[in-house]
Amino acid sequence: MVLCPVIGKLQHKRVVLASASPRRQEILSNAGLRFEVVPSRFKEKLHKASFATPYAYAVETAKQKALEVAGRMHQKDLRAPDVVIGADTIVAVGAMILEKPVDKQDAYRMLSRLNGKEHSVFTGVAIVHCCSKDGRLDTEVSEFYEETTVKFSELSEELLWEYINSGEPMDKAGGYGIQALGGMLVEYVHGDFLNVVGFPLNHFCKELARLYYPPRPADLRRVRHDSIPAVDTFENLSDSEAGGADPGQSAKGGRGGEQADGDRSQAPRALDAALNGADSRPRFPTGLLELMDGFKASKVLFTACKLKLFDVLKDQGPLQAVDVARKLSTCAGRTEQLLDVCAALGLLEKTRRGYSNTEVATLHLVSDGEHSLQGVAEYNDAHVWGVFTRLGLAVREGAEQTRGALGAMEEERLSQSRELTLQFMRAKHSLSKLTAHHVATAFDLSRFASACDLGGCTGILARELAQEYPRLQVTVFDLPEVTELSGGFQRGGRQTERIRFVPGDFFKDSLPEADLYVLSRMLQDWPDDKLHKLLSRISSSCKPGGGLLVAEAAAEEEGASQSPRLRTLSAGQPRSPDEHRRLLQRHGFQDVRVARAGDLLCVVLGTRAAP
Ligand SMILES: Cc1cn([C@H]2C[C@H](O)[C@@H](COP(=O)(O)OP(=O)(O)OP(=O)(O)O)O2)c(=O)[nH]c1=O
Repeated sequence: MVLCPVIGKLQHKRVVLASASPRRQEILSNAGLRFEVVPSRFKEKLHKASFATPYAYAVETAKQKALEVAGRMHQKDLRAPDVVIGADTIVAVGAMILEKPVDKQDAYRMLSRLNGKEHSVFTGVAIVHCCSKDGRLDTEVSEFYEETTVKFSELSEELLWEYINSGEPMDKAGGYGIQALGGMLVEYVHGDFLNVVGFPLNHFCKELARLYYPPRPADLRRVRHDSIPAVDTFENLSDSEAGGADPGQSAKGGRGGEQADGDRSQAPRALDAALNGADSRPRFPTGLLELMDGFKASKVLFTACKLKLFDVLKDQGPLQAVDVARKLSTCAGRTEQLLDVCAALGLLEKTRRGYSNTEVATLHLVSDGEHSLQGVAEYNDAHVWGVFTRLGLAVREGAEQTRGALGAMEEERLSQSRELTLQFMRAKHSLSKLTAHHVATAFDLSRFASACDLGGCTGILARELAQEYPRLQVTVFDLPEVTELSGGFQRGGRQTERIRFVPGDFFKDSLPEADLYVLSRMLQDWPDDKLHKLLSRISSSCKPGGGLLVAEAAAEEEGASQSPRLRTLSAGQPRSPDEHRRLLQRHGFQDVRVARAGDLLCVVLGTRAAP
């Protein structure tokens, strides 16, 4: 998203909005900013006459609001937030400043002044960067303002009073709310609409860009445009432009709106590049760096799952970090860090009331949830992590071990402990739950009386098939150590009567008889020799007219939204529909049809031709 790099700069910081204004909260959270709300207790009583301009008053009030919150939070927690944002909106008619009306008469006086005329709405904004040094609060303030011109129509007394009696004017500067009923009073607006509503989002983003991506000296020499970057150029800005600059440093001395305007002559690289044509420097490799750091995010997720963090928050959240630490018997400081990273990864929500699960965590990371993926996290942490740490060795020493995680998992589990087999089964069980219905319903399979799910593990797909096709008898064929443990995953229910588990190895033992053979997420994990061996065994067991149903990861060119990370779990590249068709045809299946199943899978059905 275009704004992400700028708003994202605040993602790993503790950001506080020092405002009770619901409009400001909405504007900022709609922009994707994560923040806590701590309304300021600063009384808006600065001496207006001592300010040269109305906007200087708004900027100073915004600054005092933010500093009050930073100071109070620092005193209370002995730790200030990283960034505090304060804002103040005023209406100005000439030199006269109108704030929120104190009563209806006051609202009437204000609205009468605005009636039929143009006025200015100023919002002053202060971004305060905080840090604690030797127990003392250190702040660096960056401030700016935005002006919007609004013109009211000629309004009758009756209409004014009707509006005042609606109650809307009371908590709004100038006594009106342009975003609601007050919009009917307005003839035109010049400038940023959101500025009138209480927060100049566009200018805020530009200010963040200025703070976090200051122009490099080389850029300053190439300056040729009197502007700061438009919002849509943020996409091209990157950390490389930050040049290691500390946002605080660039904010030092508290740049005022006018001072910030002065900086506008320093066009940053993105704009400069756009103006001057091609830039010889390479784009900043954000994706690559994310890839390099990806393992950290995975490990955070695994650790949170292992600690049962999401379970605790599900039952007792929202909770403050100290309470989470107490419940998990963990170190409070480190727990808070873990919670903050989880919040930054979108797994948790952080508010004043504490941390709570986001929707995705509630759905997939709570251990007893219907769609829980805890099993996958657990298995990846306990096993796949280890497999991948040996990847270098595997690549150097043998092709077999480089078949990708699932292949390696499959292989290793054969020789591993019962606990590992259980972990593997839990992982496969939860993944199959997500896809089983799609696989079972991708084609009408009602012509088959019996089916055999090869490597069917806990029988999730078998269950779905039995549920979907009331006549179908289903066999789950899997290794003895798997079928032995599969009982623990059964939920009972009528369709289980039509499901049986048969132990065996599909590479060695004869396959159970069936009209339809099913291979779900199997083929991609095997090297070619084993894949063809398996398909040829199925082909020999399948009667003419019988079927083979294959479900595999979908290939990207079919428009799959599958993430590269998921694909790397498999050995090979996903096959295209044509490749699937050829593969099944090669093993004696005809009328091969291909369908998409959900976001992840492609399902293929072939009919065994007469030999
Ligand atoms: C002109 C105008 C103002 N307003 C609002 C924005 C602000 O919330 C309010 C101006 O008062 P402010 O003092 O800027 O803000 P506030 O009191 O709501 O919150 P806090 O002091 O805690 O930050 O008026 C509208 O919602 N619509 C409008 O059209």
